[in-house]
Amino acid sequence: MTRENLSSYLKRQAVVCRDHCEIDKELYEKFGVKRGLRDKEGVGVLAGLTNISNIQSSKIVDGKKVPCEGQLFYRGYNIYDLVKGFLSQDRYGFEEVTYLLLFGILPDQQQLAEFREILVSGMTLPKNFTRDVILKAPSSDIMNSLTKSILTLASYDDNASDISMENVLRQCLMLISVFPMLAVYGYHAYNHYENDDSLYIHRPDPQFSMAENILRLLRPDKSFTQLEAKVLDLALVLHMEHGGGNNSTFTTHVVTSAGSDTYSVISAALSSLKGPKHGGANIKVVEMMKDLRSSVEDVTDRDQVEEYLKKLLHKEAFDKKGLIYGMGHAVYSISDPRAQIFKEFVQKLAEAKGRDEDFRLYSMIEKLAPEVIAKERHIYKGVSANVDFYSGFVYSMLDIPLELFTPIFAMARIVGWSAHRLEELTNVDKIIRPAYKSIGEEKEYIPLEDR
Ligand SMILES: CC(=O)SCCNC(=O)CCNC(=O)[C@H](O)C(C)(C)COP(=O)(O)OP(=O)(O)OC[C@H]1O[C@@H](n2cnc3c(N)ncnc32)[C@H](O)[C@@H]1OP(=O)(O)O
Ligand SMILES: O=C([O-])CC(=O)C(=O)O
Repeated sequence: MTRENLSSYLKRQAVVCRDHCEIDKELYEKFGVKRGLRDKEGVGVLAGLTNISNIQSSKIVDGKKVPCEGQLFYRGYNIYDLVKGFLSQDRYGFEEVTYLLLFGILPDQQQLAEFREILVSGMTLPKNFTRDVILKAPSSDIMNSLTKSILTLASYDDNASDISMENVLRQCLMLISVFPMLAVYGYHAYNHYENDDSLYIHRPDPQFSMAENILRLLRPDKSFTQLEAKVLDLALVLHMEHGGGNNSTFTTHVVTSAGSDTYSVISAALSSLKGPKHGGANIKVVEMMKDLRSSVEDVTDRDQVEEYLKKLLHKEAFDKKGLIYGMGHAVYSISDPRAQIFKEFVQKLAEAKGRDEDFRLYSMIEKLAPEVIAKERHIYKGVSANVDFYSGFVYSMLDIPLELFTPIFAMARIVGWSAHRLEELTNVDKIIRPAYKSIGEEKEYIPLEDR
């Protein structure tokens, strides 16, 4: 079949697909189906219990549920306190908070030192893995490259499908350690073979924290400043975990409940995270801001920026999907605490990097977008900037390439996925299987020659 014939076939058959896929929106209401597994107020259906984290976006006042500033707790500890704890003592937080999320308790000094050693000793790939897997068939989509590497790592594991606690913990710790290498080397391969840039593969340094090592692997001369590493470390901590219901963690629960191995579960979670409505939003935010700069004459003019935001909602600008990326959240309404914590550091970094003007534009949009969305959309609860709004801006200030923005999210969220996989395996020996009501009618079979 020629390319033209195939394309006209697809055009024709896509209409047939659509005609047989479409379901009357009113039927969802009629049969009480909670679209997106959410009720009319946007609240998710209860699908499980967890000890790992807690997200609060409302409180009860005089017996009534009212929206409040967002709060996030990891294993019972407020994210503000955790961040203050390691920052005030000038420590890196990734290793400590990973320990907390996986084991449920804050480590003492000895436990932390031992855990750091476990993580750094795991920062090694099987012999020739970089050459035989990562450097082969490079792609600009580093999330896909990461997924390919994870699935291939299964064939290097003699005990890949053993789902005992010890074995899954071993696999999770190993994956947490190697994620940065898989992603950064994947980027270097793409940058060399597709962009004709120099190829370099640096080894991690066992003396360094996870955040320092990510920058070391990435930079041609392995150098970075303390401020850069500290901001990246904070970003990792803020992205690590967000309850059982977010799309990629729920995917982790679903695939774990089928009895699958760790490599398959984490690959599935990665495939969810890359979506532009989830972790992939950090790339979209930066691309959207670039489009805004090229479309708006004076980006300091509130009215002109507002006009652009309206065009986004009317599907007349950028990717024409009707979304303002980095805004809104399935649970938070008034604020996402991660964006709030991040903002202070973003401002500091922007000053240090001479990007104050960009910071002012981000701040203007942070205020304007919720107003514009509230005017144009049917909103049950408030909309505010989410964690992805500032993260892409931060990564661009750290000279991290766009292709690595979502993979950096993944380097952090693998911790939450691991904790939830272990929790699902421990508690729920039941395959997740919700119901779909069939609205199709039964038909009598028609022999081929009579159709
Ligand atoms: C790490 C993370 O995953 S954070 C989220 C990252 N994603 C983004 O930044 C993408 C942009 N944001 C969005 O697409 C959404 O806000 C989501 C997917 C995050 C949450 O969506 P929902 O749970 O449907 O949000 P909510 O129930 O508050 O939405 C209510 C209405 O506001 C609209 N809305 C919410 N956020 C936005 C937005 N950023 N741009 C335009 N409209 C929006 C919704 O489309 C919905 O309108 P509708 O009822 O006409 O369909
Ligand atoms: O909770 C959600 O739905 C999305 C989110 O913010 C996250 O996964 O960090």
